[in-house]
Amino acid sequence: METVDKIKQQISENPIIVYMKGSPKLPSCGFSSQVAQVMINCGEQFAFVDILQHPDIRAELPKFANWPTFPQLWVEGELIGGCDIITEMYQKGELQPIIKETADKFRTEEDAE
Ligand SMILES: N[C@@H](CCC(=O)N[C@@H](CS)C(=O)NCC(=O)O)C(=O)O
Ligand code: FES
Repeated sequence: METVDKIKQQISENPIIVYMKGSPKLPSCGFSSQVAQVMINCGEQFAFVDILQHPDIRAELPKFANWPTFPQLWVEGELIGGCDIITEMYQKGELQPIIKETADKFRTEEDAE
Protein backbone atom coordinates (compact mmCIF):
# COMPACT_ATOMS: atom_id res chain seq x y z
CA MET A 1 0.00 0.00 0.00
CA GLU A 2 1.20 3.53 -0.74
CA THR A 3 2.27 5.38 2.38
CA VAL A 4 -0.28 8.12 1.81
CA ASP A 5 -3.04 5.50 1.63
CA LYS A 6 -1.78 3.96 4.85
CA ILE A 7 -2.01 7.39 6.50
CA LYS A 8 -5.53 7.96 5.15
CA GLN A 9 -6.55 4.55 6.48
CA GLN A 10 -5.07 5.22 9.92
CA ILE A 11 -6.77 8.60 10.33
CA SER A 12 -10.11 7.25 9.11
CA GLU A 13 -10.04 4.09 11.24
CA ASN A 14 -8.83 5.81 14.42
CA PRO A 15 -10.95 8.79 15.50
CA ILE A 16 -8.20 9.93 17.90
CA ILE A 17 -4.63 9.26 16.80
CA VAL A 18 -1.27 10.75 17.70
CA TYR A 19 1.74 10.51 15.41
CA MET A 20 4.69 10.73 17.75
CA LYS A 21 8.28 9.76 18.45
CA GLY A 22 8.26 6.72 20.69
CA SER A 23 5.16 5.51 22.52
CA PRO A 24 2.97 7.19 25.15
CA LYS A 25 4.61 4.98 27.78
CA LEU A 26 8.12 5.54 26.45
CA PRO A 27 8.26 8.76 24.43
CA SER A 28 11.51 9.50 22.59
CA CYS A 29 11.20 13.28 22.55
CA GLY A 30 9.99 15.97 24.94
CA PHE A 31 7.39 17.30 22.48
CA SER A 32 5.89 13.85 21.99
CA SER A 33 6.03 13.21 25.72
CA GLN A 34 4.13 16.43 26.39
CA VAL A 35 1.32 15.61 23.95
CA ALA A 36 1.09 12.02 25.18
CA GLN A 37 0.74 13.29 28.75
CA VAL A 38 -1.99 15.73 27.74
CA MET A 39 -3.85 12.94 25.93
CA ILE A 40 -3.53 10.63 28.92
CA ASN A 41 -4.89 13.44 31.11
CA CYS A 42 -7.91 13.73 28.80
CA GLY A 43 -8.77 10.21 29.94
CA GLU A 44 -9.93 8.66 26.69
CA GLN A 45 -8.40 5.92 24.58
CA PHE A 46 -6.28 7.06 21.68
CA ALA A 47 -4.26 5.35 18.98
CA PHE A 48 -0.68 6.24 18.22
CA VAL A 49 1.92 5.62 15.56
CA ASP A 50 5.61 5.69 16.47
CA ILE A 51 7.07 7.45 13.45
CA LEU A 52 10.60 6.41 14.46
CA GLN A 53 9.49 2.85 13.63
CA HIS A 54 7.86 4.03 10.39
CA PRO A 55 10.26 6.20 8.40
CA ASP A 56 7.91 6.18 5.41
CA ILE A 57 5.19 7.84 7.47
CA ARG A 58 7.70 10.23 8.99
CA ALA A 59 8.63 11.30 5.45
CA GLU A 60 5.11 11.46 3.96
CA LEU A 61 2.85 12.75 6.72
CA PRO A 62 4.32 16.27 6.89
CA LYS A 63 3.55 16.70 3.17
CA PHE A 64 0.07 15.22 3.45
CA ALA A 65 -0.69 17.24 6.59
CA ASN A 66 1.01 20.39 5.39
CA TRP A 67 2.57 20.42 8.87
CA PRO A 68 6.33 19.97 9.21
CA THR A 69 6.83 18.38 12.61
CA PHE A 70 5.85 15.73 15.14
CA PRO A 71 3.90 15.10 17.26
CA GLN A 72 0.61 15.52 15.40
CA LEU A 73 -2.82 14.94 16.88
CA TRP A 74 -5.55 13.96 14.42
CA VAL A 75 -9.21 13.81 15.43
CA GLU A 76 -11.84 12.45 13.06
CA GLY A 77 -9.49 12.75 10.12
CA GLU A 78 -8.51 16.35 10.85
CA LEU A 79 -5.17 17.64 12.06
CA ILE A 80 -5.70 19.44 15.35
CA GLY A 81 -2.08 20.45 15.86
CA GLY A 82 1.34 19.82 17.32
CA CYS A 83 2.73 20.25 20.80
CA ASP A 84 2.29 24.02 21.14
CA ILE A 85 -1.31 24.03 19.90
CA ILE A 86 -2.36 20.95 21.86
CA THR A 87 -0.81 22.24 25.08
CA GLU A 88 -2.46 25.64 24.69
CA MET A 89 -5.85 24.12 23.89
CA TYR A 90 -5.54 21.84 26.91
CA GLN A 91 -4.60 24.69 29.24
CA LYS A 92 -7.58 26.70 28.00
CA GLY A 93 -9.85 23.68 28.52
CA GLU A 94 -10.64 23.53 24.80
CA LEU A 95 -9.13 20.14 24.03
CA GLN A 96 -10.93 18.06 26.66
CA PRO A 97 -14.47 18.52 25.23
CA ILE A 98 -13.28 17.70 21.69
CA ILE A 99 -11.64 14.50 22.87
CA LYS A 100 -14.57 13.54 25.08
CA GLU A 101 -17.19 14.21 22.38
CA THR A 102 -15.26 12.20 19.84
CA ALA A 103 -14.70 9.31 22.25
CA ASP A 104 -18.40 9.33 23.22
CA LYS A 105 -19.53 9.41 19.60
CA PHE A 106 -17.44 6.42 18.57
CA ARG A 107 -18.12 4.54 21.78
CA THR A 108 -21.85 4.80 21.03
CA GLU A 109 -21.39 3.65 17.44
CA GLU A 110 -19.32 0.67 18.54
CA ASP A 111 -21.76 -0.26 21.30
CA ALA A 112 -24.65 -0.16 18.83
CA GLU A 113 -23.04 -2.64 16.47
N1 LIG B 1 6.80 23.50 18.00
C1 LIG B 1 6.57 22.14 17.60
C2 LIG B 1 7.58 21.23 18.26
C3 LIG B 1 7.75 19.91 17.56
C4 LIG B 1 9.03 19.84 16.75
O1 LIG B 1 9.75 20.84 16.58
N2 LIG B 1 9.33 18.63 16.26
C5 LIG B 1 10.54 18.39 15.52
C6 LIG B 1 11.60 17.78 16.43
S1 LIG B 1 11.00 16.39 17.36
C7 LIG B 1 10.24 17.45 14.33
O2 LIG B 1 9.26 16.73 14.34
N3 LIG B 1 11.09 17.48 13.28
C8 LIG B 1 10.87 16.67 12.10
C9 LIG B 1 11.28 15.24 12.28
O3 LIG B 1 11.97 14.91 13.26
O4 LIG B 1 10.90 14.41 11.42
C10 LIG B 1 5.14 21.72 18.01
O5 LIG B 1 4.39 22.55 18.50
O6 LIG B 1 4.76 20.57 17.81
S1 FES C 1 13.68 14.39 18.83
FE1 FES C 1 14.91 16.12 19.24
S2 FES C 1 13.46 17.66 19.64
FE2 FES C 1 12.30 15.92 19.23
